Parts: sequence; structure tokens; C-alpha cells
Amino acid sequence: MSTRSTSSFKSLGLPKWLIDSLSAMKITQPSAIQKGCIPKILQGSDCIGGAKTGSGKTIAFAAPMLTKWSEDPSGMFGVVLTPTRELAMQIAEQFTALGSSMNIRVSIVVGGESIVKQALELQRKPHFIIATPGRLAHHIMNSGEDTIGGLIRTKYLVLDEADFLLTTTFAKDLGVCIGALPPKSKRQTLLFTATITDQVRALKDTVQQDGKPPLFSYEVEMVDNVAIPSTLRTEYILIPEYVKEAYLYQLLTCEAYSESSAIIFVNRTTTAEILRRVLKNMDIRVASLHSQMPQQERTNSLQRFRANAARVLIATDVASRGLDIPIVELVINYDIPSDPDVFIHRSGRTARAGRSGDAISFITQRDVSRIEAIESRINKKMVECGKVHDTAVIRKCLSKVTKAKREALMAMEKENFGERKKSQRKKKVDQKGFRT
Ligand SMILES: Nc1ncnc2c1ncn2[C@@H]1O[C@H](COP(=O)(O)OP(=O)(O)OP(=O)(O)O)[C@@H](O)[C@H]1O
Repeated sequence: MSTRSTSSFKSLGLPKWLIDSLSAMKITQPSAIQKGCIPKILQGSDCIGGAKTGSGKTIAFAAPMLTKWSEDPSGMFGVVLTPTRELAMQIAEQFTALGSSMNIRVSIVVGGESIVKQALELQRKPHFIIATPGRLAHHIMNSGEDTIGGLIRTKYLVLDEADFLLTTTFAKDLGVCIGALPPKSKRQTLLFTATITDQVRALKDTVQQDGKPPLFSYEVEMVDNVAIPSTLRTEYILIPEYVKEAYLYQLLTCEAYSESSAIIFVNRTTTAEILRRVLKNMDIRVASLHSQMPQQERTNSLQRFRANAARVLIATDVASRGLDIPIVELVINYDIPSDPDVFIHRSGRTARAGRSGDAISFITQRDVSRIEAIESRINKKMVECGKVHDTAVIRKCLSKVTKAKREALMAMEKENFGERKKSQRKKKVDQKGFRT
């Protein structure tokens, strides 16, 4: 990765078995955030790690935790909280892979999966619990000591995507989770994200609003001063609203990207569903990921995309943070997010670990102020994308796209997509993509 340093993992204090596991994953030199955080975490400090997307933050917290765990591998050792189910699964995979030679037990505790199965797993006292706050809080509130009692002896709490976890969306569940852990003085708290906010920093040593003790008191802060990876190209295309689908099709099939793996971000689940059908009708291998899909479908979609069985993933922001899919060469912001930090996370699904990648934003007249805010946040002007400019070609594919969209809308109406969405929302508060 571009952020190489001359230190080795050995000089940072990692044991041989872990260095061997890292080597097996072709990870031989620590990145800057790893170099900065690993020794401090090993020394026992709380830590706040803010480094660009794709810079290796997961190993920056996992490696020191695994090192300490291997010295005394008993009981529930660490809890990692993260906002989405897919991210929890990905982090758990990393812990499992890194600790495979040490008989590690890692449990994933997320919404959309069997509560009973998870409770049984928790009773077997996994060493590491990787969870979304909503589901872990559910277990804490509804299970007995035999299931969650071990939490009181955990040594580490990680808030991955900390800025997002510390918003009001998660406040209640996070409070329940932290309440089941040892007090701040008896655990280490590690906060990681690509977008550290002043609100997060301000929480240091601050008594919480409900009068509870402070969450953390980090001594170490490692924060990048550049917001996005240098290998990420940021471009834009100015588009009239009514031809967005045609431009999308054109871009995905133009010479530069006709073979590329791409993630297309939209702001609404309905847009995701329409686009998935439109592209499928036009013979593009496409999958989608949003919070209105049942968990099994979400998992299958992501697996198909990771394995390149689908070359395009249409996603809402449930996929904007953390997902590490090295083959992604292109991110398209089909809709522009209102929060510039969301742009940073979405675009960071490409150009990871030193690779190059493109993020192309579709800008309509309504988006101008959002783009200005993003450019000011990333301290960089986007350049105009020259890959789709032939208006004749746009005109040529417009009728094909219009037909595909008409068919998509008719099928959705027949399947009652909007109604299904409403009733799901009512029924499954527990399964909201972001809460559990
Ligand atoms: N030292 C390293 N050398 C090479 N590759 C590495 C190194 N550390 C981590 N990686 C790889 O880099 C990729 C990105 O790492 P990771 O997912 O931890 O990034 P991140 O900083 O958490 O990104 P995000 O902010 O998007 O969550 C992963 O595939 C990981 O295996």
C-alpha cells in the first residue's frame, strides 16, 4: 500500500504467529495507521484512529487485540461494534483468518439472523464478538447471565466507523451495549473511522448526556490530514435529470469501463430497485444491496459481487462504509449525498490499499451546492469526465433504456414493491439495515 513505512510488524511488537498470518494474506509492511496505532494499543492506551478509506484500519485494531488475546486466550476478550451487518461479517472474517492458527472463536451478532443461534454461540463464550449495536443490545436486554455475563470481563471495545456509531441513530443501543461492558478504566476503547468529526473528539472525557461516565479518554490520536486516497480520481458528469439512466448505461458500457467492477450509489431503495431491473433488462450482470432486502438476499448479492458473478452493485448507503472489495475500479454517485463525509466513504469503496480507482458523480442542476460542499471537504476540485460525451450515442440508447425502465416499473407495480416496502418498515423495526 502507498502508506508504507520502514517499520516491520515485528518491530511494532506483533508475535510471530500473527506475522505469519499476515504474510499469508500478503500483508508484510505496516501501513501508516498501523504503525501509529499498534504499539500504542499494545501499551494499553485508548486510541482514536482517523485514516483514509482503504488504509488498513481493521488490522490496526485487530492485530494488537489478537496479540494480547494470545497471551491469555480466555473468555470474551473483545467487542467490535460496527454499523452494518455486512461490515460485521467482513471484520469477523478478518479476525477468523488472522487467528486461524490459534483456535480463535469469533461470533457475529447482527440483525436479520437467528437470535436463538446467536444466543447459543454467545453461551460458548466467543473470544471476539463482532456486532451491530441493535442486535447486541437486544441480547443484553433479553438474555440471561449465561449468555451475556462474560461481557463484563471484556478487555477491548472497538467502535468501527465511530463517527456514525456516535450519532443519535445508534445512541440508545450503544448505551445498552456499553452498559454491559466493564467501566472505562478496566477496558481499552478504540475508535476508528475515515471521517473523524469534532463531535467525536469532543466526547473525550465528557460525561454523557444521561449522566453516565465518559465513553473514552484516548491518549493517542492518529489522524490523516488528507481526506481521500491520492490514488482516487474524482470526476463528474453534468446530466439533465431525465436521462440519468441512459448516461449510466453508456458509462457502464463505454470502452474504459465495459469490463469494470462498479458500485453505483443511490439515495433511495426504490431507485436501487428500479436501476437493478433496468440494467438487468439490458443484460448487465447486476446485483443490489439495500435495507429493504431480506438478509439472505443481501448476503447473496454481496457474495455474487465479490466473486465477480455480478459486475455491478447498486447500493444505498448501507454499503457506503467499510466494505473492502479490492476488484472495485469504479464508484458512481448516481445520486449525490447531502453529507460530504458520505461521499468520502462511498468513493472509498475503490482506490483501496494503494490501488487506483475512479469516483464519478452524476450532477444535475439541483446538486450544485452539494458538490461545492464536497469539494471543499475533500479540498479538491472534481474534473469533468470525458468518457461519455457523444450525445448521438446517448440518443441512440435512450429509447432502449426507456423501454427497459418501462418494463422495470411495470414489474415492480405488479409485485407491489412500494407496498411491500411500507409493510416491511412497519413490521421489522428490528431489521432496519442501520440499527441492527
Ligand atoms: N499493511 C498492509 N499492506 C497491504 N495491504 C493491507 C495492509 N493492511 C491492510 N491491508 C489491506 O487493505 C485493504 C483495506 O483495509 P481495511 O478494510 O482495513 O481499510 P479501512 O482503512 O478500514 O477502510 P474503510 O475506511 O473503507 O473502512 C484490505 O484488503 C486489507 O487486507
